[in-house]
Amino acid sequence: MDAAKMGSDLERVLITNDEMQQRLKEIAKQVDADFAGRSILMVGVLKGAVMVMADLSRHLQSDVEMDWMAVSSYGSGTKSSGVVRILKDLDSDVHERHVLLAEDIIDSGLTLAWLKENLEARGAASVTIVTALRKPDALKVPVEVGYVGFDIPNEFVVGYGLDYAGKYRNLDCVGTLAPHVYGGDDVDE
Ligand SMILES: O=P(O)(O)OC[C@H]1O[C@H](OP(=O)(O)OP(=O)(O)O)[C@H](O)[C@@H]1O
Ligand code: HPA
Repeated sequence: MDAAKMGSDLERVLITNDEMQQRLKEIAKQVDADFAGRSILMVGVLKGAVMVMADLSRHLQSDVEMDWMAVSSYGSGTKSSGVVRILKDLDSDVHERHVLLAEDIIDSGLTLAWLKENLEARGAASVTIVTALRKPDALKVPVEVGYVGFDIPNEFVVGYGLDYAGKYRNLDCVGTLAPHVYGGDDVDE
C-alpha cells in the first residue's frame, strides 16, 4: 500500500520507500564487509521485521540463513509494557553462530536489549543488531546497535512492518497517523 491510498489517515510521511531501500543497500554493503568470510544467521523478530529481513537480505552478498522469533511487549496499544514474552522461539541453535538480529524499530529499547542478552546467553559467537528505525529520545535502556537505518522523532509511526492495532504494516513508507485514527482514546497496553 502506498501513502496516497491511506488518504487522511496518514498525517506525515517520515521516510519514503525509496529512502529506506537506498539506506538498506548501504547497510548491506557494510554488513558484507564486516562479516566477510563468515556465514550469517539472520534472526528476524516477528512480525514487524518481515520487511527489513526481506529487503536487507536480498541486498546482501554474504551467505545468509534466516530464522524467526516472535516476542511481544506491546499488545495492541502504543506503549511498551516492558514485559517481553517469547511467543515463538528459534528453530536453530545459535551456539557459536554470528547472529544478525533484525528489527523494524528500537523504541524504548526494552525488546532488543532483552533479546540480545537472551541470544548471547545461548552461546552465540556474536550478536549484532540491525534496525530500520530508532527513536533516540524514547530509549529507556542502552542498546548497542550495529546498524541503524534512520533515527526518527519520538512519535508513534506505522508502515514498513510497523502496525497500529494490526493494521498498516503493508504501507510501503514510514509515517505518522492522523489523530482521528486513534479515535481519541489513549490506548495504552
Ligand atoms: O524498543 P521497544 O520499545 O521494545 O519496541 C520495539 C518493539 O516493538 C515492536 O514490536 P511489537 O511488540 O509491537 O510486535 P510486532 O512486531 O508483532 O508488531 C517492534 O517490532 C519491536 O519488536
Ligand atoms: O512507533 C511505533 N509504531 C508501531 N509499533 C511500535 N513498536 C514500538 N514502537 C512502535
